[in-house]
Amino acid sequence: MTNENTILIWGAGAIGGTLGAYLIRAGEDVVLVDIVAPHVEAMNRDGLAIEGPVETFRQPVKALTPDQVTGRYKRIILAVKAHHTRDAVRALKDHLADDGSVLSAQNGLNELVIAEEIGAERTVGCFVNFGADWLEPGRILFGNRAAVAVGEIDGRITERAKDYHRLLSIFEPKAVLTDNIWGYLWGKLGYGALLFVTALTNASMSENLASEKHFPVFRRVGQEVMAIAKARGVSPLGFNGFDPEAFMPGASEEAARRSVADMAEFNRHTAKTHSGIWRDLAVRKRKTEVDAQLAIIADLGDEAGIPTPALRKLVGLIHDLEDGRRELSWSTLDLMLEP
Ligand SMILES: NC(=O)C1=CN([C@@H]2O[C@H](COP(=O)(O)OP(=O)(O)OC[C@H]3O[C@@H](n4cnc5c(N)ncnc54)[C@H](OP(=O)(O)O)[C@@H]3O)[C@@H](O)[C@H]2O)C=CC1
Ligand SMILES: CC(C)(CO)C(=O)C(=O)O
Repeated sequence: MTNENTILIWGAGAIGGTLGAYLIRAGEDVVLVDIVAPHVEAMNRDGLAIEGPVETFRQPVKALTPDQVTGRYKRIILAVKAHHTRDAVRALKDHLADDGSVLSAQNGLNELVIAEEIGAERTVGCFVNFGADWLEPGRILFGNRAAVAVGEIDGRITERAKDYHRLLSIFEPKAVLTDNIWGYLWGKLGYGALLFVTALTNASMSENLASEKHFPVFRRVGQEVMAIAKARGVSPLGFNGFDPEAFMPGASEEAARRSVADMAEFNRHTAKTHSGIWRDLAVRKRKTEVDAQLAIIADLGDEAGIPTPALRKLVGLIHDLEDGRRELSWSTLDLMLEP
């Protein structure tokens, strides 16, 4: 039987947990699903603690591991890391109603993978830029508010997109319902590529972005991503300091300088000082989303005949860090200055 009202949030870490706590607090019927059993136990036992400068509260929640989920649902919000998307969608597929949909609250082009698995007609796009860190079972830091957008992947404004927008607006009152979700997703790919650069050192995102010496690296990486977006006919959108036009072919150095400085300024005011990428490398000691987020852009560049030497080099350096061949340091970032 289809469960019309309950929303599953599949992946209840930093992003899924924060969204879930807000929706449940507002009275929505939400079940959190996560593969980390101690996290699920802690949430059921003590509630989910949201901490940090935005708001601090402990929310009673219902949480399950994937094997405990029964029934079929109309709305599932997916919030696993990009490289776990396919496995997660395969696991949730049997619990998705025929006329249900999955909303991707992730970084990357996950909508393409989700659509492959469950059909484009059951896939809804979403973009999130707020900052959160999973601290330990049952505890999440909500570091800062930031842009959120939702939209159908074919650009139509549908009733279900309006419904997801209503839900996301509970969490972020400025959430946007868009007919250009790919514009936001490619904007975030550009923003995210710059964050991968900041993850090469132990300094904060804003310290890295403010490094005059490394400005040419940020500009080159941003330019490669935006050139590919343009070649694919996407109109990338800007947010929270990132200005896609500043990295487009022919844009002035001054424009890129302004955008990188604006990103540094935006990230100076968050309690989440480092990106999720850095956190995976330095704190969680695990693989990052580099292949699912960055290598995929470089592959799309190959398809479009656009060279991506800076992106390829960055992917290689992140792999080196993942595999312990290099250390997080300014000298690792200096390697990006070499041709
Ligand atoms: N954190 C942030 O500030 C932001 C993150 N994002 C994006 O949001 C997405 C989610 O990131 P984030 O919340 O930080 O990641 P987290 O690692 O904090 O949360 C993901 C959770 O999903 C769990 N998980 C993994 N595979 C499955 C599965 N098959 N079924 C159920 N649960 C699973 C993870 O377990 P395990 O840890 O064992 O893998 C983890 O508990 C990413 O694409 C990220 O780039 C976007 C904007 C900001
Ligand atoms: C830093 C942030 C929140 C974007 O602002 C992010 O997307 C990440 O941690 O990867």
